[in-house]
Amino acid sequence: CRLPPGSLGIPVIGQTFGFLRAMKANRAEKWLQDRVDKNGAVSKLTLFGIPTVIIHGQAANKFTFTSDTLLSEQPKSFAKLVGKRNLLLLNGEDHRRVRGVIMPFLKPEVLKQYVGKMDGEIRNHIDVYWQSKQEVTVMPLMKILTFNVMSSLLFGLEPGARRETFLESFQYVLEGILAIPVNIPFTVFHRSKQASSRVKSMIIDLIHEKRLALEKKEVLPHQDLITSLLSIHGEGNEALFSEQEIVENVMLFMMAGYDTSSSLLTLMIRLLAIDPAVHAAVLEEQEEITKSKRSEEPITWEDLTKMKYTWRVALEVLRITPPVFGGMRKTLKDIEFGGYLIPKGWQVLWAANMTQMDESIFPDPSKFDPKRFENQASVPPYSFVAFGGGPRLCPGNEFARIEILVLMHYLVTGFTWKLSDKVNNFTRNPFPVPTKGLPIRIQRKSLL
Ligand code: HEM
Repeated sequence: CRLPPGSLGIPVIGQTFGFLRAMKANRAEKWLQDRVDKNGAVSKLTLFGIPTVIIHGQAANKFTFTSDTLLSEQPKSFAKLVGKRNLLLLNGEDHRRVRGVIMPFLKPEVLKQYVGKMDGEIRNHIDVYWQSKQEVTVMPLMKILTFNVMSSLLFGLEPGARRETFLESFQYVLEGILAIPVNIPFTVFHRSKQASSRVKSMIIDLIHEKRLALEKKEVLPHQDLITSLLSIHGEGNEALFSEQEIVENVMLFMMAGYDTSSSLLTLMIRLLAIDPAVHAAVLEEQEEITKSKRSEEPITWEDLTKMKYTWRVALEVLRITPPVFGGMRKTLKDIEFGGYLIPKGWQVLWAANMTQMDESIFPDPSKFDPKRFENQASVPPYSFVAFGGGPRLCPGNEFARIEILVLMHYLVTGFTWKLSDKVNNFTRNPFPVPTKGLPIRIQRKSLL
């Protein structure tokens, strides 16, 4: 087998800056497409210091997500800030074991019980940040909301000063993920590393409190994710998760759910402001639900199952603008794909858009059309990959679905909104960030 076509560019640097510039200008899809047009479906380049092969399409996605010769590859700073014992950095049997323990908590049957709590957090958010306002900036609010919802439901971290301190430190940790991982004073990474130590010690405090509460039988074993992980024991009654593993996975879940969910929520609010037909259809569906309820009665799991159209809109937003642009894997040994050799130690880059905007799979791909998801079975496997696929398929997708649907219910039934700014673009950092964070003018419906 021969190496794929394309140039590796200048050693180490290669095409990294061109790619990052394209991301920032929201042209990364075009940047990749230009390479495909020039070099064909499988090609090589250098990204972030390592020779990389870009592949796309259904077969390529299946290969990326399911081959056990490909390992999860993250920026070096991630392991330095979080550690190496979390789901994202584990592979093979270790990955299966940890995922097998965490997943039951995030399954619909369990999440069902938390819809009421989600409803409470979301109503509270709207009361505090939307109710009496004429203008709000969506992106920062969606981050606050997502953080609060995850803190409360997943980690049992209730509102108060501690939660605020946690959020502040957590944001510094995130800044370090894409920074150069050199720990010298006054650098972004240094500040991030210090914040990471604070976050870790706050999580350890939480673990100790929850362990005590469990021993005193003050909480149920499924109260939240931390309590669940503490409650799980092996056959010899030994704890299956060490304290360090719990800390790292709490950090990972927070990181993995934070920018992704808040960016999807922001993009949905933006879409509903600019597409009146979709807005009308979402509103109709949500008003039906309001009609079936007494006022102040919280949203239930049953209500969520009726929000089919609203969820299709979310899927279509995810198809056209996936919050996770793509990701990297690293080869464990020499492997072959599409007739080409990918040597050991090289990276493989998958990019969601390249398949999700393929007209042979999604005809007229730039058209926003939620009908595409009416019959989910008609969407070919590994062609809609906004949540990834295979053994690493996003474990938080159901959680995200509940947050999105409950929030959309209260926003469309309670408010109307318009974009404040004519400029309506976004950049990628790597998550989509709308211009100025998407300021909108809002009006409370009962006051209309
Ligand atoms: C709209 C929201 C979300 C999107 C678009 C999204 C997208 C993704 C994608 C594409 C992957 C796969 C990455 C890869 O294979 O390289 C992934 C993995 C992951 N997601 Fe999500 N995610 C979302 C929300 C969440 C939430 C709310 C949580 C936590 C509750 C979460 C936790 C995770 C974790 C822990 C992984 C790693 C799984 C593993 O390696 O086994 N995500 N997500």
